[in-house]
Amino acid sequence: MSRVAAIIGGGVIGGGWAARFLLNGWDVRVFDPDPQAARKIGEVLDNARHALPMLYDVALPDEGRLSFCPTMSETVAGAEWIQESVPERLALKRKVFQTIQEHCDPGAVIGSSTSGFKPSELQGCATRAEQIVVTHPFNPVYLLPLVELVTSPANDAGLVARAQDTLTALGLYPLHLTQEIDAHIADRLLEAVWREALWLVHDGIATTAEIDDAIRMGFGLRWAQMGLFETYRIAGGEAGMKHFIDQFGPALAWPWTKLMDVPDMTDALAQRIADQSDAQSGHLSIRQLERKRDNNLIAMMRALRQQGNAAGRLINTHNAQLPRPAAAPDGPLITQDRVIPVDWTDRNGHMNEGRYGQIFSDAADAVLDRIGAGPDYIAAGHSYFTVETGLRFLAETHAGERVEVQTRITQGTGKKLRCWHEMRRKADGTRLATCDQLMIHVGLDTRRSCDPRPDILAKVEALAAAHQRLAPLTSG
Ligand SMILES: NC(=O)C1=CN([C@@H]2O[C@H](COP(=O)(O)OP(=O)(O)OC[C@H]3O[C@@H](n4cnc5c(N)ncnc54)[C@H](O)[C@@H]3O)[C@@H](O)[C@H]2O)C=CC1
Ligand SMILES: C[N+](C)(C)CC(=O)CC(=O)[O-]
Repeated sequence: MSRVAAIIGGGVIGGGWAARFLLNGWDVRVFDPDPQAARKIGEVLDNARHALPMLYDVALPDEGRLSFCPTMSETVAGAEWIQESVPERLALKRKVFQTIQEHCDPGAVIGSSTSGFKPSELQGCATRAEQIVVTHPFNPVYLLPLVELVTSPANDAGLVARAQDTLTALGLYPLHLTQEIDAHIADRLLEAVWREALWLVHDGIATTAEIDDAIRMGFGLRWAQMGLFETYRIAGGEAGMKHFIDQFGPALAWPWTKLMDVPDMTDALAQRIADQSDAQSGHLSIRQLERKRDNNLIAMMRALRQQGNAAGRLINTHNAQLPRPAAAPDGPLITQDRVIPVDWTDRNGHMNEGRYGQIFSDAADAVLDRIGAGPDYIAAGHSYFTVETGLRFLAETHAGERVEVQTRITQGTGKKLRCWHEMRRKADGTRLATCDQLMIHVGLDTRRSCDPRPDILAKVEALAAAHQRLAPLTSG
């Protein structure tokens, strides 16, 4: 049975949470009095469906069911997780928690998306304070992993542990703050940058576009992969962090920043920011900007996956935990079931020919894992090398499409392992490409061909014999 999440408030953030749960297979119920809520969530969901699956090398679970409820009581009844994302007003949030707690399961996690309130403030008028935690996400919630999980002494330890497990299983990174503080950690940092940026516009020193360039051409790139302290450690050179502090610490006392002052947000300043922002990005709709942002985020996080660093390491772990495709026992192997990521496409707007080599190579790895010739076998000094491939491109493949590769072993004798891979579009079964691949068994000490271990060969022969009995291949 599907797990159920209740989303209270389905705006920018509630919509992102709904998408995160749905795409991880949860059923989602939404309560939002805005008559436009279903349309808005639908649009966020379209973006999320386009983006999130591209992060992974295996398909996500089947999407859960989305429903909209007319009352909060129906929304939360029986839900395992309740995520509050109503506007940032303490009185409103407390009232919402009271209604939620009248109708929800006392064991359910109630997470608040609040950007600034402390859990003890939210728990103030609650019937069961122990149930309410802050789970502060980052926009877009369906792509960015960080969730600040902020708890107070009133929280139940078991519930907090469950909250951490659930967030992790959703591919999120719960950063647990056990000391509550206004605006948590990340928003304190963001607010400091935001404050300085407002001053720069207010004082006519920089435009919104120039400030954005100053971030994205430089330190923004550093932050995504090493954060602040690790970056500055390197900036201290061989002498390291201590030297960095000695050198730059005194600068904090110089008038480099406006520190805690905030410019008066007059109508004139607000208009100046809005006009500059229109000049910078007004040619794109919000949904187009979101697509651009999401594609960039996917490409960057996939690059971090390749390096196994920062958010990439987290996504690799989640990727490894996703269920692998299962084949019918008497059918071909299902060696790939995945979505084509945006960084696999080329200037013709379709999957680049080099990536077909990649997907069939990944399919071959799945075959090798299946016969026991995976990483352990390689570590023991044996492997298979590809010596020949014949590729055919039969139809265009585009970013965001889910594809499946079916593989048959067409020769499994001695050193030779020959595979026939077919890649099909999941939505309609269209055959997109085929690959005839010959691999030869090698000894990694000599880098020359040799016979496989008998147990490996026995598995190859058994699979080859089973695949011989399959219905002949069709050209459809
Ligand atoms: N927008 C952002 O970048 C981020 C916002 N947050 C936090 O998320 C929360 C929501 O913010 P946004 O999604 O940006 O606001 P939003 O204005 O986009 O959405 C709020 C939604 O709540 C609905 N709503 C109002 N009263 C309600 C009620 N009584 N019951 C159910 N729904 C109700 C509104 O109709 C609206 O759809 C806030 O606490 C905010 O601090 C957290 C992270 C980032
Ligand atoms: C502007 N904000 C304070 C609502 C931002 C956040 O809370 C997190 C984010 O997504 O930047």
